[in-house]
Amino acid sequence: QIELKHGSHRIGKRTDAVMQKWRGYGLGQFIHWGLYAIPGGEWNGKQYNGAAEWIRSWNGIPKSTYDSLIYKFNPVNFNAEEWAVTAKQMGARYVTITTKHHDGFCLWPSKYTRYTIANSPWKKDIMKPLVDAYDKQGIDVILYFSVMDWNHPGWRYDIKTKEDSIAFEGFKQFTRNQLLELLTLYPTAKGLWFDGTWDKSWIKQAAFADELETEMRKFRPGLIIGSRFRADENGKRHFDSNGVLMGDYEQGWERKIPNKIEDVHGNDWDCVMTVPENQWGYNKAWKGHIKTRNELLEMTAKCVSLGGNFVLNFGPQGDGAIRKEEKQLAAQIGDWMKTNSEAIYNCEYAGLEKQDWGYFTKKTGSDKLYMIVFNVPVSGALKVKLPANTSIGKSYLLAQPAQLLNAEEISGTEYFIHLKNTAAGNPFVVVLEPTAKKASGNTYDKAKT
Ligand SMILES: C[C@@H]1N[C@@H](c2nc3ccccc3[nH]2)[C@H](O)[C@@H]1O
Repeated sequence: QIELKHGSHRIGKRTDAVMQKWRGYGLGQFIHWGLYAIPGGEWNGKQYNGAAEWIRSWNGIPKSTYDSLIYKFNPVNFNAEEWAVTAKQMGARYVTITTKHHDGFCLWPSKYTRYTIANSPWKKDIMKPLVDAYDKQGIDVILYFSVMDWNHPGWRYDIKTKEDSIAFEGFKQFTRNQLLELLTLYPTAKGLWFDGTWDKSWIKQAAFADELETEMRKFRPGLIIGSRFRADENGKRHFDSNGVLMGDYEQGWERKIPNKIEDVHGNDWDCVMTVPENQWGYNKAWKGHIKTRNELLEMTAKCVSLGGNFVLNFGPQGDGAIRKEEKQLAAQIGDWMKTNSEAIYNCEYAGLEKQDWGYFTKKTGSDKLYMIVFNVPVSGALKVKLPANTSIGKSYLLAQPAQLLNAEEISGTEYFIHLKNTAAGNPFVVVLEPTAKKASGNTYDKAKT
């Protein structure tokens, strides 16, 4: 055990109601929107190969030219209500929205910099209508904030000289001011999703960041902050020098999903995922492998089956409209969620052995189990291994609860659920209502192996 002043301040999951609600969200929406949506991954007819929201870092564009995009930001088709309704139809229970990405452009009229929406042709606050529209749909809002800010003169990748440290002191105050400003302007926001915290300059600010996190939590009791915000005094991020998670949930699952329960170390976590391979901001070229509805449903089921939330990214266009491909996906996912969200919302890791046909989830606070089936075996029989002294009381398709399924007991704890017929190509949910097993069977036989 290493003595730490700025490591984790809590062991184990938060148990308060705000975090319990977060834990049960299951499915969320990420929104990446800002000046980068105007070029959309392309400049002077040439495609930028990186992620569209990183185009400023491309040597294909002079930085000042990119920064002048502020004078072009006039999203005439922006409609906060439409975005929130799209998320509602998808079945998202929370949304994480970029207030400021790495380029430093603020979607709110910050008092602490001129590089904000107030000095664009649009002029008006973007965050307020968004927060209000999502609140109205009953979708909780998390504010994404990039600490790294390429526009601010005080930003440094590392602190090497006296000048660096003087400049970065100013940058730290600026960052604190903006964060308290966001919490003041948007009091219904449930949390902050920090990004751009991997550079040495910020990693060296363990004490400052720890104090700032404490100050924000005091300013907004219940505030949810992930593991990506700060490093401990030894530069350890996400997990401190004793291997204890920093913050309220693990934020390391960016475009990747844990494979087994051991990978999440008993913590809360969310996975944030792009529809294309690696594009968060709008990219004109809808290129490479575009994840299908079934792929995204399987990712959602896998995350919930391992105790996490799945957060799917949308990159609205520069004019403020959501692209048709993303609207279609939201509708297709929502269509499935309409029938099956009971297996996703307020569910958790079931603690059962993973089977090839798909994923188990368990309703929090109940024994009810869900089998989210993606791969029906040729036998049509779905294997289930239950804990000892448990048997299957009832099993049925969530979509047809009146039609009981035949659960054949193979051995003391193993069953086959025999499917009648299932529409191929569509993931579906089998509900298991377990009951306590009457004590039977002689233990002597079992000892004979
Ligand atoms: C949630 C995602 N995090 C940002 C990001 N920048 C990275 C630089 C290097 C490696 C991973 C990165 N993720 C992406 O631009 C997006 O905002």
